Amino acid sequence: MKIALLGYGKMGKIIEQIAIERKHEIVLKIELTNAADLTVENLKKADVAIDFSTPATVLDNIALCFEAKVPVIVGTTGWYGHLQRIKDECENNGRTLLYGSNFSVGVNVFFHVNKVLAKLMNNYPYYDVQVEEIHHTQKLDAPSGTAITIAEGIVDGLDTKNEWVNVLTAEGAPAEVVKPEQVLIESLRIENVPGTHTVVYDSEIDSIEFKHTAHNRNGFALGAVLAAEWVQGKKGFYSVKDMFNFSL
Ligand SMILES: NC(=O)C1=CN([C@@H]2O[C@H](COP(=O)(O)OP(=O)(O)OC[C@H]3O[C@@H](n4cnc5c(N)ncnc54)[C@H](OP(=O)(O)O)[C@@H]3O)[C@@H](O)[C@H]2O)C=CC1
Ligand SMILES: O=C(O)C1=N[C@H](C(=O)O)C[C@H](O)C1
Repeated sequence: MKIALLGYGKMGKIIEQIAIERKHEIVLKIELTNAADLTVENLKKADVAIDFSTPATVLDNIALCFEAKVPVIVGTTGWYGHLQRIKDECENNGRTLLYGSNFSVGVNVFFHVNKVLAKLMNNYPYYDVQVEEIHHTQKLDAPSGTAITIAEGIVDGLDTKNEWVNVLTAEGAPAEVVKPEQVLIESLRIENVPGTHTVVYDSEIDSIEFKHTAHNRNGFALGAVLAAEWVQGKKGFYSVKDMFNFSL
């Protein structure tokens, strides 16, 4: 496959390595300094685009991919308020987009089990739940896209919760007071952390902690390349969940 990389930062560079190992060819690499090369004409040279750029640039990049009629895999987070519009555009105009807040297998297993756990915990209302996420200090968005997906899974499954709220906090800060119907997402920024997510169910008696720790970015990058392979020949709007089959 010929791949256009939209965003050539921490993720873009690892995706390039994995794509080459899997015998793909990188035909376009876009970062801030050569953003003028991101044209419909150049995009048409690719079979697929993979966007790991910034919350500020991702929507323009998606629009260009749609104009070039190139399927696009979107790993960039921090734009999910626009999801419905992008989904409609995709479906109304026959475009192809697959997005995911997290492309790693481990986190997608975590998403699935998190939903099952939330449903189970309806039987034990004396536990309250909270989500914690830790990322490196260069991260532009808070909460992480992954934490949003986790919190949405809890809101879907747990009858007592109907929305999430976010607090970007310093290590050791006092716990925030939230409304009983809200899921608190606590965001911490610590140097060099690739991504750690924990769901905590807490009661007076005990705590249950469910945690995913990324040791590096390789799982995210491999998942994005697998998504680019998976989407070939498909049309429409997909999430990374469509790529995995977790039925037992
Ligand atoms: N879904 C998932 O599994 C994962 C998602 N992410 C998300 O991916 C995104 C990128 O993460 P990361 O690689 O760590 O971030 P980086 O800051 O390392 O990289 C972002 C890149 O985007 C480039 N850029 C700036 N403007 C444009 C533009 N107009 N078009 C294309 N690229 C542009 C930057 O260029 P320059 O360096 O010149 O400024 C940089 O190369 C984030 O939103 C992050 O949350 C991250 C990991 C996993
Ligand atoms: O910015 C990052 O680094 C990451 N972003 C994604 C997110 O916002 O969830 C995925 C991963 O946790 C790393």
